Amino acid sequence: MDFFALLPEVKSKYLELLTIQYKRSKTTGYNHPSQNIFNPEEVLFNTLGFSITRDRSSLISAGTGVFVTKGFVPKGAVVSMYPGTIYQKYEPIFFQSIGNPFIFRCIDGVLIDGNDKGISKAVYRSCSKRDQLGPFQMSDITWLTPAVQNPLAVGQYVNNCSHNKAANVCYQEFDVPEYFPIELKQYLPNITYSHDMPIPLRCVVLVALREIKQGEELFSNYYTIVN
Ligand SMILES: C[S@@+](CC[C@H](N)C(=O)[O-])C[C@H]1O[C@@H](n2cnc3c(N)ncnc32)[C@H](O)[C@@H]1O
Repeated sequence: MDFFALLPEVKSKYLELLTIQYKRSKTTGYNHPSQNIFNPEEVLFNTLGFSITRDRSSLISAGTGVFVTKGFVPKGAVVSMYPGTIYQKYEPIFFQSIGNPFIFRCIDGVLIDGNDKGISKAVYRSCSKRDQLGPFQMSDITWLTPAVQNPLAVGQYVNNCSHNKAANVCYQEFDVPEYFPIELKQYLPNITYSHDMPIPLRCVVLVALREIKQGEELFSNYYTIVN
């Protein structure tokens, strides 16, 4: 709603959404316009037909993993996103990398630090604030908090496949195109470390290799190289 007040041309794209919100506020008797009445998990399930969450891994001593909690994921669907700060291969990451198992290396050497604790968390927050345009968030920081806006942003918790747990997801890297809608940037869980040079934002999503049923844990292959 904040976006709509400041960018009326964006509002015209979402008239249907506004009508639904208006109808729901009438039935619930609550009509504060900026109140988010859509629960992100509900939106995910209603839109994509599944929801995911973090829980104790089915592998002994693998810590936390990511599970399909409701519905099923069809083959080829985007099932998760890898959140974090994006470092070009020449940018310093030494201190952030110490004891950090959440660093994803893209094929071209770009790194994503998906650690939601310590110095990594502070760096992500700092870069997000730096890039904010007035009230407009250019990235999602809620994956660092208990109240998430984008429930897909847990891909850094997906565990590696093993002998009896084959990979059911793979990584897909891409650069966000320049024409990506500004009002949706608040849901992208990635931010560039440095903004000296105008470079596209790198994102990594996890794609289902087969249908994944309710209750199944997601497993990727940490060492896959795609030529
Ligand atoms: C990117 S993190 C994944 C999230 C992690 N499970 C956690 O709880 O924070 C990678 C770490 O998870 C653990 N891990 C991932 N796959 C595993 C597996 N197949 N078996 C045992 N540990 C695993 C290892 O400790 C690895 O360094």
